[in-house]
Amino acid sequence: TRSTRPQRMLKAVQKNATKGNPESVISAIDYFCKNSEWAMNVGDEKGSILDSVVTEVNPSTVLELGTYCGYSTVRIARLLSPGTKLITLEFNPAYAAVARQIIAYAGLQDKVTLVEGPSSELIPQIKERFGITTFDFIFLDHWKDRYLPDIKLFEECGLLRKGSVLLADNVICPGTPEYLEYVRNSPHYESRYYPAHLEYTKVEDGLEKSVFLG
Ligand SMILES: CNc1ncnc2c1ncn2[C@@H]1O[C@H](/C=C/CNC(=O)c2cc(-c3ccc(F)cc3)cc(O)c2O)[C@H](F)[C@H]1O
Ligand SMILES: [Mg+2]
Repeated sequence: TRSTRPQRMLKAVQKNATKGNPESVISAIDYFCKNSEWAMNVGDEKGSILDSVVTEVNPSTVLELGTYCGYSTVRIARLLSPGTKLITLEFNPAYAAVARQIIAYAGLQDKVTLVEGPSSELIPQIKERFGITTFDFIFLDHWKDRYLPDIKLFEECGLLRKGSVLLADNVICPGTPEYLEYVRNSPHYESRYYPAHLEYTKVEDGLEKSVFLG
């Protein structure tokens, strides 16, 4: 049967990147998406903004919602301090399988815990399963209509602390209107928009950074 786009992306990484070199994995995926097949990775432009926020926060505890093929997982994990691990949630087993291989190709498997399952089930389990009290940094890039319910779940589960940073992809395209309205109007968040473009296109998109105020 025909291969899937994530499988073709993995092949492009194995062909064009250098094993153990995260930068080359990132470049190989961006090259594939610009020259072969578009895919919904955060991409290089928004990825640079993600890099700068991760570097600024220098988090000890990190959560990503929506691994997909692991592109942003590699971008984040390559910047973490030694000994720091990130947890990434992905409920599609086929995507998770590709992501594991791309993360491993980058040599970052020891810095990543990929958990297969839906965020709504996993978020309430995180404290006891991973011994995490709160997250310093959370990257949201899963189904857009789940951003709002999931940050409410973070609040209910006590997973945020004063200063926790949430960074959300696609707040313009495809768009997350309810989420934006909430974080921009809630007294519990300080929010800022980083304008950019939809990955590999000229369409407007951007990232919203929201700091939890307690
Ligand atoms: C709901 N809970 C979940 N738990 C665990 N894994 C999940 C959950 N929900 C989804 N996943 C997992 O997270 C991923 C979902 C990513 C969704 N991303 C997008 O749709 C998305 C779409 C565009 C886009 C823009 C313009 C256009 F013309 C076409 C597409 C651009 C983007 O950057 C995106 O991120 C994965 F697929 C799914 O299994
Ligand atoms: Mg996205």
